[in-house]
Amino acid sequence: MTATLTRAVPKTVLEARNMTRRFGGLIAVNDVSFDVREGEIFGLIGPNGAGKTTLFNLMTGLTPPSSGTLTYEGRPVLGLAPHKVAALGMSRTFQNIRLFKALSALENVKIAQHTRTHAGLWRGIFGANRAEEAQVERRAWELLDLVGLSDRAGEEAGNFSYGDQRRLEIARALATEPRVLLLDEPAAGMNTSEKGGLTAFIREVRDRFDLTVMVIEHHVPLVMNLCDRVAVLNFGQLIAMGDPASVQRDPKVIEAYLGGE
Ligand SMILES: Nc1ncnc2c1ncn2[C@@H]1O[C@H](COP(=O)(O)OP(=O)(O)OP(=O)(O)O)[C@@H](O)[C@H]1O
Repeated sequence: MTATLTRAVPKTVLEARNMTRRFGGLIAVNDVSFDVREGEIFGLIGPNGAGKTTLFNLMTGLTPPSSGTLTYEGRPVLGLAPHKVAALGMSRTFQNIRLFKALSALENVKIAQHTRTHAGLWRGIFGANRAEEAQVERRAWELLDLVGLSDRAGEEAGNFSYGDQRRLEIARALATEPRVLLLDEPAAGMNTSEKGGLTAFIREVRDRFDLTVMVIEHHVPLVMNLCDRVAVLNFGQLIAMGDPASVQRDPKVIEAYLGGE
């Protein structure tokens, strides 16, 4: 008798294989391979200069790869222009916040909605028709509401605290209707109470928008609480990958961090 127990195996959405990026003699990302499963929160940690941001830059079209492949739901990603990566369904935030600081929070989110395609970007700059504009405005309010900033929609983004700027960045990233969200150090610059609320906030965003999330983060307690799996980079190489507790115990990881002190 064969008893079959079927358990839903989450689908792989991102498949990175042998991703490499050289800058002259320096190998910033060295032969990195990993899979990210649908719906998971996948952490990327490692000492300063380990190659984390370069990996995100490769994944989102900001830096061309030296070699390797990345597929998103089977479609090749590496080498595409950033707006094409966004149009595929992958959106990101930046370590150094990239908001239009002199524009209001609402305007920041409205502009982001137009960046899904080049044509959309031109419409964003030169104006869409009234019905489209009303739709864009409605959606921008919804997103601001979701990140808890709708009561400050008219304020200049540059006046916001770090925490609120990072929330606004996430609203902007969500404006392109991604399926994969890449967050580069979302807790950087946040105060303790802002950091405290971030885990629940990222989970809520993941659940509400049915997202897969990749997150680079230095704040170890946050990573350990938030992530389903964690990958560790050191000098461009992937030295460990697994659930947070086993990664934290891994001697190679301990040594990489202690060696970086
Ligand atoms: N455009 C570039 N030209 C030359 N070297 C670069 C470039 N971008 C990154 N690097 C180098 O690649 C290595 C990896 O940098 P990267 O910013 O990806 O690391 P990181 O893990 O994100 O670091 P941090 O945690 O400090 O942000 C570093 O040695 C960095 O100096």
